[in-house]
Amino acid sequence: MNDVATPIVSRDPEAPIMVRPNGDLVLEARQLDFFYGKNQSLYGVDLPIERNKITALIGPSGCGKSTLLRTLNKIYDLYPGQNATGRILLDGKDLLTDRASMSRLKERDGDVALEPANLDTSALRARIGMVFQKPTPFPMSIYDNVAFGVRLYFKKSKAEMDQIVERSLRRAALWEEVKDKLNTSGLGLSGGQQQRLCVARGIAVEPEVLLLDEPASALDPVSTAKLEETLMELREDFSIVIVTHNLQQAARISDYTGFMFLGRMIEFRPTAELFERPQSTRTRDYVTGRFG
Ligand SMILES: Nc1ncnc2c1ncn2[C@@H]1O[C@H](COP(=O)(O)OP(=O)(O)OP(=O)(O)O)[C@@H](O)[C@H]1O
Repeated sequence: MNDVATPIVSRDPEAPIMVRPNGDLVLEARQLDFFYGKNQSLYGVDLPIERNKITALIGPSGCGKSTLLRTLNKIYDLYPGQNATGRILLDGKDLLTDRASMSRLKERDGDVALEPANLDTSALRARIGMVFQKPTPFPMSIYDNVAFGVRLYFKKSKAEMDQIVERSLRRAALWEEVKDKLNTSGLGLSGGQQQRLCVARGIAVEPEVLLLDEPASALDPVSTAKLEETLMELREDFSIVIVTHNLQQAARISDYTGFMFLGRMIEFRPTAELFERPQSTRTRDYVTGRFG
């Protein structure tokens, strides 16, 4: 299985095996540590996210996939006692550090080019959207679900909003199914339709990155296939990070895959390489179903 040599960044056997994308990075975690109170859940995680690609995070239960995803748009900020250190760069600007700690980090790392992003929470959420495991439509009409975030962040006329709602529903491959009942409740849709509604709501504000945490785990195979097709089309306009337990799903739709274990990134590389020629024994055991 290991017959083809692939570039490996470090010769340290304990170091993660990272094959960095050649293209432009929209988002990047560097040496990320995460703490739930005193309990550390991520250890020095690096994660490069290439623009207009799908990046999958896989690994056994409890390895830190969801924690890493929640750290990328700082949703953990809502919960007291949760804290991240390291760097998260959005378009090269750091989301984590304030100006004081930036100068300390620059001194330590000599990484003088980095600037703080200085985004407030709502601006950040508009640029990095999130879709959760269970469909979470708001108790309001299909139209209002999609318009919700847009109304929060932008001023739009009724005609502009109509266009945004239609375009978002079309991109989420839901328009044909709901165009005649936009004013009925989003809660009346099937689970698969509700999840695509959440995708439409997420993309309506035109984020750069869309984070999805096991978005298909509550869906049947037909709805899952539709969602996967939708995500592959959305890649043209957005950069997507998806947490999944479903290895076939990661192999089918993603361009890059990161395998995590016990809070560490073990191996990150183009998806086909990771599945066909894993370099780490742990990755190999996981993708061949020997554990997890
Ligand atoms: N709210 C929390 N408070 C304390 N510890 C937590 C909390 N959420 C997660 N953890 C711990 O952090 C670690 C990583 O959990 P996380 O949910 O990120 O893993 P995961 O890989 O997404 O797992 P799964 O695939 O089962 O969803 C685990 O040890 C978990 O117990």
